[in-house]
Amino acid sequence: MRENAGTKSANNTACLTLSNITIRLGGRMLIALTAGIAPGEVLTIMGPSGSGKSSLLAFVGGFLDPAFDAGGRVLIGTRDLTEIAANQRHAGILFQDPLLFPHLSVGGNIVFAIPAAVKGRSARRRLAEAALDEVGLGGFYDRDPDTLSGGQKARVALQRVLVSHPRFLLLDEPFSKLDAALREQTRELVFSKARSAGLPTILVTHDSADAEAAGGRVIEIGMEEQG
Ligand SMILES: Nc1ncnc2c1ncn2[C@@H]1O[C@H](COP(=O)(O)OP(=O)(O)OP(=O)(O)O)[C@@H](O)[C@H]1O
Repeated sequence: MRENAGTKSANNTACLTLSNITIRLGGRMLIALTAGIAPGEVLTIMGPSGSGKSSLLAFVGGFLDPAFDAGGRVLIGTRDLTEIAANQRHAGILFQDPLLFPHLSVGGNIVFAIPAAVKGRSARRRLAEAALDEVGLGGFYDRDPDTLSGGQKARVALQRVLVSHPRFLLLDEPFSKLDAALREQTRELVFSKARSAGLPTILVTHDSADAEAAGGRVIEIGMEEQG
């Protein structure tokens, strides 16, 4: 396996700052949070179903549904992202489902995410092949994503995010569909990549083993605290 082939983000020394974030739904306060997340740090958010964890990630990523009433600021370094469109925030997002494009090959999924500044088909292909190789999927470039196992899909989704050179990661239960052994392996891979790329990361999970493996602070949000 090659090391950091095309997926190591440059200049990721910026903190992600969540300043006085509030998210209300129908007048009810779901989230009230201030936190700073250092490069390579994973902040874990836990809480019961419906407590607003995914809504928090959506606010940070810039895609919160307007049905919510949200306030506060999101900064990466000194850059205020709050009014910036989702596709300009450079967030790397992983969901429960890897959401690979079924009409593209495995390699095509990765090439899709490589910044346009990388010119030339063969250069883009080489980067994608290297990114696959890096996670033990050398030779999978032309495969149909539907033929991959859950763990393999999760690794493709991770590399697709990393080749885009995100400034921070938002992880919404990305391990929850994997069986125990695979879950452990995949989360170690994700956290080690986040650390080595210096990416501030927010993890939403129901699983305390995920939180422990993340090794950072854990914030519990709960419906009982809201009024
Ligand atoms: N687009 C929307 N419009 C209105 N209400 C919504 C919308 N999306 C989510 N909600 C509601 O907002 C609340 C918070 O939802 P959210 O998905 O953020 O919770 P969660 O903590 O991530 O839950 P889970 O752990 O089940 O994923 C829930 O009551 C949900 O029904």
